[in-house]
Amino acid sequence: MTVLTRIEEQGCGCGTADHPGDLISIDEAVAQILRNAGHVRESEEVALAGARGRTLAEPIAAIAAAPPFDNAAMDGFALNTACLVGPGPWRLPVVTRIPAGQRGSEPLPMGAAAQIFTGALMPDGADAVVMQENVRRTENTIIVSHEILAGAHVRRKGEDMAAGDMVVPAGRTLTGRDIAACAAAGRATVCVRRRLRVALVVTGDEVNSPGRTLSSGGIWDVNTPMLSALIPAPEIELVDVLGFRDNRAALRQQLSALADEVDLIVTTGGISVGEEDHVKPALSDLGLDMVFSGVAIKPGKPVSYGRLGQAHWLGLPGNPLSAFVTWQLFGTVLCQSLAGNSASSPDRRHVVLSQELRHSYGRCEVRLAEISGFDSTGREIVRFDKTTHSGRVARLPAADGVILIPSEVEVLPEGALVEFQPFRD
Ligand SMILES: Nc1nc2c(c(=O)[nH]1)N[C@H]1C(S)=C(S)[C@@H](COP(=O)(O)OP(=O)(O)OC[C@H]3O[C@@H](n4cnc5c(N)ncnc54)[C@H](O)[C@@H]3O)O[C@H]1N2
Ligand code: MOO
Repeated sequence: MTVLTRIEEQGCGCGTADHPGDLISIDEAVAQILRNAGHVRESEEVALAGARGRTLAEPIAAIAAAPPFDNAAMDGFALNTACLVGPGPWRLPVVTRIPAGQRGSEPLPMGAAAQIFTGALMPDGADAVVMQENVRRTENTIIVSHEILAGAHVRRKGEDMAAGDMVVPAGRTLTGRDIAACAAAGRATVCVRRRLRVALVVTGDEVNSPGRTLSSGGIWDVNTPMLSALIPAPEIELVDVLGFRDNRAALRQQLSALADEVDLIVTTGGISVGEEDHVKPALSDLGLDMVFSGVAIKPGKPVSYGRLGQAHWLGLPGNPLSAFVTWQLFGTVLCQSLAGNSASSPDRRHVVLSQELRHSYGRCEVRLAEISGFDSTGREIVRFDKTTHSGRVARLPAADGVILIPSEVEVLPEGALVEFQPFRD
């Protein structure tokens, strides 16, 4: 496959194109979220074993050296290599036995060996371990027939961590790998940011809960199950899931109550320009401080973000694919930032197009794509849909993420590089 074009610009390119009205680019929207979303102040101490996915509020330093003492890396015999002089083989008496966990042992006399087990404390006077498979053993002696280097099969005190070494920085969302390092650093608990409190509000007179009989003019509610599944995480508690009718006064009352209870209100629907779109008017009545209202993105153009008192508001469009994509692009970044994660920028990489791509000049399009393999130089190849339909979700299960098609692009050849953002399930 020949690569013809490289897109040099970072981000989606929306910012450089003439898009309608006051719409901002995807990257500008992410930047505005990061500028406006501080993190929750409160923190709590939690057991290390239950801390996966929580965001570290304080750095973790090693309480003591790891390993805490010189110890054997193999089952075998500890000896001092200085006694292996002249031509071998060498016969050494086995004078003691040191299992792992034994507190200490007598110093090893020069010319003698100690039977030792993996993890056991090295005796003073020994500088190497020879594996049991590499000696001949008689009842109480061993015969060593090849040279042993000083330090062989010995794990040195502090070779993994010195006391006081920084092991995991603050602001990191803890993984199983971090937890392993914290445990080796001697920590039983860690100080993490408290969980975010999030409310989901799904609006629309036409939406029907799955499982009921579909009303005339009604559609199945996709956004409630979809976002109820996507939002919760170890650092995020979905405290309320509410369905509201398209009524400004009722919305005003409920949103006002929620703003006092949660850190973030996520709404879907009701944010476009129609007379039945009541979310923005209701929030405006309540004194919403709008940060942005609309992004030059397809799908998801009406996505909006603002502050309502102490709470944050993210307005996702009603169309389910638009809601899914805008949650992936903006909601995840907002939550990571609020949770105190210091690495909350989007996770993107360049991939190679499997075929020619066509796009209508205008908004930056985020089109469903799946990684289909690798080219001869090891770069990932993506297959992608021909078009984007904001109300269709049947293709979502096969998609691994989206490709970002810059607004000014009309055709890209097979082999061109484009940005790809993977979905977080
Ligand atoms: N005159 C204009 N009309 C529209 C514009 C525009 O710029 N001018 N923008 C269009 C775009 S783009 C989008 S996206 C939608 C977004 O509108 P809203 O966020 O106000 O969403 P609704 O109107 O409430 O719903 C849109 C669509 O999605 C369906 N929907 C809503 N909720 C659900 C749900 N929970 N599950 C499944 N489907 C849902 C709803 O029935 C509508 O079909 O506005 C365009 N209009
Ligand atoms: O921006 Mo809308 O989400 O295309 O349908």
